[in-house]
Amino acid sequence: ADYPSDWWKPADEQTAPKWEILPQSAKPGEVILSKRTELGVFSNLSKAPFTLDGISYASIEGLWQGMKYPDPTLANDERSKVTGWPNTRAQVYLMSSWESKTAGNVANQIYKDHNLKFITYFDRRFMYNDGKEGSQFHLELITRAIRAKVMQNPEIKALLLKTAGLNLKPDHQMSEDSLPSYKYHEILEKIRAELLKDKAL
Ligand SMILES: Nc1c(N[C@@H]2O[C@H](COP(=O)(O)O)[C@@H](O)[C@H]2O)[nH]c(=O)[nH]c1=O
Repeated sequence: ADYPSDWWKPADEQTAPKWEILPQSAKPGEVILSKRTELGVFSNLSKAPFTLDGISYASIEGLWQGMKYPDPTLANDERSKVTGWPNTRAQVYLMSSWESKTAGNVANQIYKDHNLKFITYFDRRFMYNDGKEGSQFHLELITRAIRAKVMQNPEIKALLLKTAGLNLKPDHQMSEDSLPSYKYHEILEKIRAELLKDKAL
């Protein structure tokens, strides 16, 4: 296949942050979903509006991190008793990029300080890092969200299909035993396979 060479365009290693995996690190048959190239749109952080279950989000990260914030529609949300939230849940839904990541980091600290464990999606309370049913629910939800992002943004869908034949890799350090919901590159490969199967029919 004929892929744009820009997807592998070398970036300066000296000035790159240490968490980053640069485009030139791809092995044969791989491409890095680098925020330095057009493939950065596949990052959870990228601004790519979508609607899921009737709610609009600016990015996957807006949903991911928003689930940590108190939900005013829930009757007994223990998080509502805690002060110090820098934003409302609705505001985080509409964030993207480092703004949403930062909102999540602040929430992580509040969870730690107040020994909070559960996040929520509508009336479902779960621990997304439990490695059990909470993580499974989270994976299914994030997969549905990434699918909605792809299907509702035709240019993103077209770009995903253009990567057919390449293994997708994250642009930040991630351990092999990360929970599957963190492996957005694998979720995207699965969605790409679904799209290619539909096209072949
Ligand atoms: N650390 C990092 C990203 N981490 C993102 O943060 C989310 C998980 O946050 P948490 O719930 O706090 O573990 C998830 O969407 C993951 O992809 N993303 C990036 O592009 N670049 C990074 O360097």
